[in-house]
Amino acid sequence: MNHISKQFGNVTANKDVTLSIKKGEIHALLGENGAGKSTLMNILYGMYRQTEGEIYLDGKKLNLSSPQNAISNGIGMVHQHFMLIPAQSVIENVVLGLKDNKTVLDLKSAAAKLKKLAETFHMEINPWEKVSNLSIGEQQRVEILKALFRGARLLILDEPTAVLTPQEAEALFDVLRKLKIEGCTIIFISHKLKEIMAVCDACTVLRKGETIKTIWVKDIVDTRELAELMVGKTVELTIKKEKTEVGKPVLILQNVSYQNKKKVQVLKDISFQVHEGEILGVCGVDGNGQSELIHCITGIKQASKGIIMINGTDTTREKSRKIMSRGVAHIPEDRQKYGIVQEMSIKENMILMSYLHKPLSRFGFLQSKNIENYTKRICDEFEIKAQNTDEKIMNLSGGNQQKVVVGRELSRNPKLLIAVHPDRGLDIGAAKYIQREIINTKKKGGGVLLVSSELDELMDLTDRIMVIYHGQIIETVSTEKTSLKELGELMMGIKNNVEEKNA
Ligand SMILES: Nc1ncnc2c1ncn2[C@@H]1O[C@H](COP(=O)(O)OP(=O)(O)OP(=O)(O)O)[C@@H](O)[C@H]1O
Repeated sequence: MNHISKQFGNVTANKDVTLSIKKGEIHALLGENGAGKSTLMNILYGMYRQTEGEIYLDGKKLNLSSPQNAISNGIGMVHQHFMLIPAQSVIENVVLGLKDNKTVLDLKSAAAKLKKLAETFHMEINPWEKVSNLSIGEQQRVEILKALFRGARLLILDEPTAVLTPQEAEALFDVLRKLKIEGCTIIFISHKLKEIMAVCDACTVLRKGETIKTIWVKDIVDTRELAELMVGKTVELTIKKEKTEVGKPVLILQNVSYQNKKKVQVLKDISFQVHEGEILGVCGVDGNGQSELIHCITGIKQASKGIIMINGTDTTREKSRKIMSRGVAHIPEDRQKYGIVQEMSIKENMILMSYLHKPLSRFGFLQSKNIENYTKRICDEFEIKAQNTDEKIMNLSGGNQQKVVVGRELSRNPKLLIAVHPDRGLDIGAAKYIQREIINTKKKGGGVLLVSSELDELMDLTDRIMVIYHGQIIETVSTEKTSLKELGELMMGIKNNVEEKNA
């Protein structure tokens, strides 16, 4: 990509960017939130047209007018925000728009082909499952398979591991290495510096829309060097965990079970407490009931059995808004679905939970000046990069959208914070900032329930860690006394012989 520039109105997303990638290379794109990585890749995928510059693939100049055009040139892309149709099955989504679709679709043989492809890359997927029934991790897998199914030779992955468990991420890296051996080229956007070091050959760093440097990964000394290249200054990567006084319980679950629409018992007899001044972690392989557990606590779903108490009140049958008004903040797993309203402005999104309260509203009238000041303060504090507070949230980069959700929720000084993958999609500087803010919530006397697939993060932040496996809490360990190895074994159901007990 030669001298690429892209303007969105007054915003310069890319400025004279040059990116050169060799065939068979796994090449990382790194940069702070809003640095212009997704825009550059959307240009390469034909979704946006560059304002200036040229693109060459195998020496041939490309004039990309649409994603179809890019796909026919062997370019595939997996986006941060999935592009799947929820009401359709996996296989319907995969074949959608393919040129060789006959009048009558031969879904059966396409499904068999997909299954084989999935097995080759160790990805478990049921081609006939409806996409709306899939977890985020599974939807991500469908997206990757969809691109591979279309014969992508140059595969662009926009933060592919943000939604994967560490085990799934490892499996994905094996896939990428296999693809590389077969001559595929991969562009890999990631904020996870360790991953870049583990899987990529080279790394191009973008800052404020411009190329800063391309380096060979083997020449990088450590992750700190990468972080500093990205931000342009020293980044504080250490987190200080502080001991706090543990108070009364803010969240109590007693024998909570949940049965889904298909009558599957997804949560079984769950009991635990989160106290003031404590961070309780939840770890487990994705799809073991974490989402349903959080949905039951936050009122998105209703528990089939058991009692949920928040700050001494029985909230088992309460609706989300009521629960949130009880001093509960929620950073959801799926911000697109439960965190933001895409069509609304930053300002409107920022006050979604508090527009009825003083000083944002008085005598039933919104106080626009106060709302503006409130939003600006949070944007400054969380370094949300936007033109102004009236900008539609859908125009922000993924990481900046996440910062809006996190900033909004943490600014409500919650008594109970429920945080699910809070730093997903955030650059390392922002992630560390938010981790410190979560510790601050506990220091101020709040209780935190933290769901994360990053074991390092759980070890850094929590006081205790609860392991969920097949919808049950199989063990709760003190963070001080556990190890990554023990957690890994518990997550897989190896320790405690959970499999045998269940049998
Ligand atoms: N459709 C759009 N309209 C207006 N501005 C946009 C649009 N898409 C992106 N931008 C702006 O362009 C800049 C670069 O955004 P981009 O999504 O490329 O960043 P990024 O490096 O991928 O960030 P992240 O790590 O948070 O995903 C941001 O300031 C963003 O607000």
